[in-house]
Amino acid sequence: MSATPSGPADGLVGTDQPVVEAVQITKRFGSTVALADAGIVVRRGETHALVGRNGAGKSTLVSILTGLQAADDGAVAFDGRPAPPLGDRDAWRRRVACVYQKSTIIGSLTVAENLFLNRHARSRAGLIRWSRLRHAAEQLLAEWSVEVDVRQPASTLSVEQRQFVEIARALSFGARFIILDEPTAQLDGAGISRLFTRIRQLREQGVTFLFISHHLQEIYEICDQVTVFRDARHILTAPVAQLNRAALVAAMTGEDVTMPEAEHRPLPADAPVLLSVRDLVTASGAELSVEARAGEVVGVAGGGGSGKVEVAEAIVGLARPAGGTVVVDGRALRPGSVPDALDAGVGLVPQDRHREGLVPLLSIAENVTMTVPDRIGRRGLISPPRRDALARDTITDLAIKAAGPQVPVAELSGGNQQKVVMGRALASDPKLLVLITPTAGVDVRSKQTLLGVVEEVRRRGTGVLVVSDELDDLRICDRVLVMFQGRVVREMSHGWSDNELVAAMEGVDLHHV
Ligand SMILES: Nc1ncnc2c1ncn2[C@@H]1O[C@H](COP(=O)(O)OP(=O)(O)OP(=O)(O)O)[C@@H](O)[C@H]1O
Repeated sequence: MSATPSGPADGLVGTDQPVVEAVQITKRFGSTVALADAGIVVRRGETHALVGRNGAGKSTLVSILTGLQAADDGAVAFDGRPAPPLGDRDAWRRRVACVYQKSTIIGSLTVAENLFLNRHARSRAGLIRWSRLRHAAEQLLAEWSVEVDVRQPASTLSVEQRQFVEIARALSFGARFIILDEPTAQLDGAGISRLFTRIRQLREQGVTFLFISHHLQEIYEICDQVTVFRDARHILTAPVAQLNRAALVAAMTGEDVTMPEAEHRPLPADAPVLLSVRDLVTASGAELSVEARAGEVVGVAGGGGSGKVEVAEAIVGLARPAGGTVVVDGRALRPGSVPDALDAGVGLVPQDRHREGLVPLLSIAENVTMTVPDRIGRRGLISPPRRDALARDTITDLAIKAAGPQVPVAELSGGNQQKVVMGRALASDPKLLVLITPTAGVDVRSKQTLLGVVEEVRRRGTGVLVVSDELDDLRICDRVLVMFQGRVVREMSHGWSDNELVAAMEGVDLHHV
């Protein structure tokens, strides 16, 4: 194949047919029905949202729309023509691409190599023509206004740049239909606006998007149509403008959902201090001092680059701090040691469940009980019935959608995996719970469950530290420390307004403007 970007698929542009039409799709995994007679129609030029609770079947639909899996039943057509055979990857790539949350870019290769992987221009002797490759990559990125040096290793790209490079790569195969799977999950506010500007530009240039997100306000901002899936079924498709937020949530959940909020609840004067962080300095120079008492929920908020995640990771031992002390219930923690933090009574929900959270091939039961061997057996011998009983409680308490405790975590939807991480954090009855972006990728109803659990453990006297930029997460806090560029710039007590908090996270002081 040549290294020059090819045009749209097989002369398909210009028809009135939907870009994609999936009809009566059914997909089963063993006894789980992931899609039941579900479908979607996406028209040319629209930005179409696909929403639904965790486990509703969105990712399964994406895998069928991109030819990664075959449906058990039903049909997919692109521009009115039946989808290509599964094995013809090139034909699929000319029609559709998905940009996933997890990168499909190879970090050790340059951007140019990633763009034209296996499509290198070669000399007659079969040698790769590096200068041509680079030139083609530069041309491609220039065509779509992506400003990235194609010679840099892909590992040095920011999340935002990586997404743009993946979009350009999809376009270079000829696809004009792109699925974005939770594209804003790892972006800060400014990154999200740049992504939306890019989506609008590409739309003008004839690109159609299917946009998957749990952030409903984004759907109102960037999408024209919305399709809702619930329990493996298609519930509705409607213009976004005709569906208000309450109706959308009701379609997703089948009920009305209100998020928990902290009431004003003064702590008893004798509530012991469970967390005391003094003059903590991270490797990158972010600083924090904070205390949390028994029954208190303290938030640490901040946008991208605020240092909130770094300080949280230094507190729990995921990163080694450059200075300062962390004391949990009177015991000084060994810097940089997660086992020591767990041993001192910390329950942890880390930011990246793929990297630090779960072992995907192990069962829910094994993952939930991983850090509490003493609760499920004696002298190193694990009692499987006890382990399963504990896991069953977790499945019930957190409303995890799974057939039972033996299901491997890899088979759960993203939001349900996050609940397993929370289950594991709670399994040890922690004195202090540290939650880092705990509801990322979690649907509204599951968010309500997860945040509701925090309220319960707080009542039992656990101290909680919530590190997040999500207003829903922060609303359950008694007070919120706001970080900006590595420093705490504000402390907001109960009753803060969304505007005030967002402004503080952006580094704007509303009182002084
Ligand atoms: N490989 C698999 N094996 C077994 N079950 C699976 C597999 N993939 C998905 N499922 C099940 O199919 C159902 C639909 O899952 P899917 O991942 O499509 O949901 P989703 O809407 O994308 O959820 P989320 O928002 O959490 O990512 C879930 O019950 C899930 O557990």
